[in-house]
Amino acid sequence: MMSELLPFEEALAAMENIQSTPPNEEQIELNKALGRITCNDIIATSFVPPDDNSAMDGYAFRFCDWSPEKVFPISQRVPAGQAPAPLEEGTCARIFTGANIPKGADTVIMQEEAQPQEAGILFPHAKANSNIRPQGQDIKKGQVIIHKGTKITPMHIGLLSSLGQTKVSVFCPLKVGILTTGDELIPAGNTLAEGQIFNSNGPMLSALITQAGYQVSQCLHAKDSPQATESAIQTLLECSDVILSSGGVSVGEEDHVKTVLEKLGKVHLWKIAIKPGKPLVHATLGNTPFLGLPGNPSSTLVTYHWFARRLLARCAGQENLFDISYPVDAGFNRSKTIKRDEFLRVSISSDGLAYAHPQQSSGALIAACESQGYLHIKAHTPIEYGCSYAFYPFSGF
Ligand SMILES: Nc1nc2c(c(=O)[nH]1)N[C@H]1C(S)=C(S)[C@@H](COP(=O)(O)OP(=O)(O)OC[C@H]3O[C@@H](n4cnc5c(N)ncnc54)[C@H](O)[C@@H]3O)O[C@H]1N2
Ligand code: MOO
Repeated sequence: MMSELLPFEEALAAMENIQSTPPNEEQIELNKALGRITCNDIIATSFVPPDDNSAMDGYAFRFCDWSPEKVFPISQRVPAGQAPAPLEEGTCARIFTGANIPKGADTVIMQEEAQPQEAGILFPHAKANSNIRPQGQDIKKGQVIIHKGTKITPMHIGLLSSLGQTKVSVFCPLKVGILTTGDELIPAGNTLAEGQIFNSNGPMLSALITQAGYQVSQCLHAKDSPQATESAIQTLLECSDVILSSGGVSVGEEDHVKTVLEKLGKVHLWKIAIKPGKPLVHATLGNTPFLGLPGNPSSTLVTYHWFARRLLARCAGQENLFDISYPVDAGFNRSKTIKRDEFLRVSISSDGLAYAHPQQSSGALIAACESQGYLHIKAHTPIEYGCSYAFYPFSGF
């Protein structure tokens, strides 16, 4: 019955409120830190830039020496990387972008605005303090530059390098166990017998976990029996911080995951009001969180994106996991409404409107490959041409 389904927003909140002990901490080389998660606030130990420097190739002088008629003799040349001498009164320094400003100078004029004369340089126009990048313009000493729980991006690596850092303290990578279930499934590379299909969720989950910066502890497959399911889960419990499974969570006699979870631990939620992805199950086995994703490949993908991603981020020590979305107008109508929140795989066309992929079956993965993201249609909501709905680009996941 639909009334048994947990509303989407409630299921999301449940995932966000999960309490978990973060992994151990380690210090690693910065060049290995992409995608890792900081385990403390990082505080700048110096200023960037360390001193005032020139933003332009040009000339530096003291503004109080300047008038539109004044010709400044050049008293020194300051390329980037060299320490300048204090500026001699009434003179200018030839200076280049990134070079430190000589003590006493307070204004830089770019060379295109300078007029060379026999006795020096004339500056018809000047503005005090122009073209100087002050010490600490980018980073102030003592400032928190990266907060605890941040996933390290290439920009963070640049920022830490600008402070001269070569190491960073992070949480150890989360170890995620994967279980796929189903008698009909065989690994790619074999020949299919009648009734069989290839296991696509195992490799897809593995790739999603790797892409997120976590480690796959082990990827196991279990036949549709309570014994095989339990034994595989026990093996994964030995080596994993979190376990994700696919399939075997619906209501059929061949679906054993939920029953085994009830035996081994505590089931917190089962079945949510989303399409695709309804029979999601969340449990804790001892201290190990377990998320059972539905087996239809698009249901696996959608529930990974919305629920597993959150669970894994929390367990890995990451804070502030954002879903990037923006409103996009639908390029089609659908008067029929459903009782679940729906995640249509859509593309944004050159007219700026969102169009649903024609193949929205939860068994079909092609839609996700040929689309750009999800259009979130809330439960009981018709789709009207020109009305806006939240669009979540896949690139945001
Ligand atoms: N009587 C009902 N039947 C079903 C319901 C329901 O409410 N009542 N819900 C349907 C919905 S919605 C979904 S989603 C599926 C989910 O079922 P399970 O999670 O138990 O998944 P399975 O039955 O094991 O498999 C479903 C489907 O996906 C294929 N599959 C499974 N694992 C993989 C894999 N690793 N790689 C590729 N494909 C996989 C499997 O062959 C099935 O075709 O239940 C509906 N049924
Ligand atoms: O939830 Mo199922 O994923 O609708 O097919």
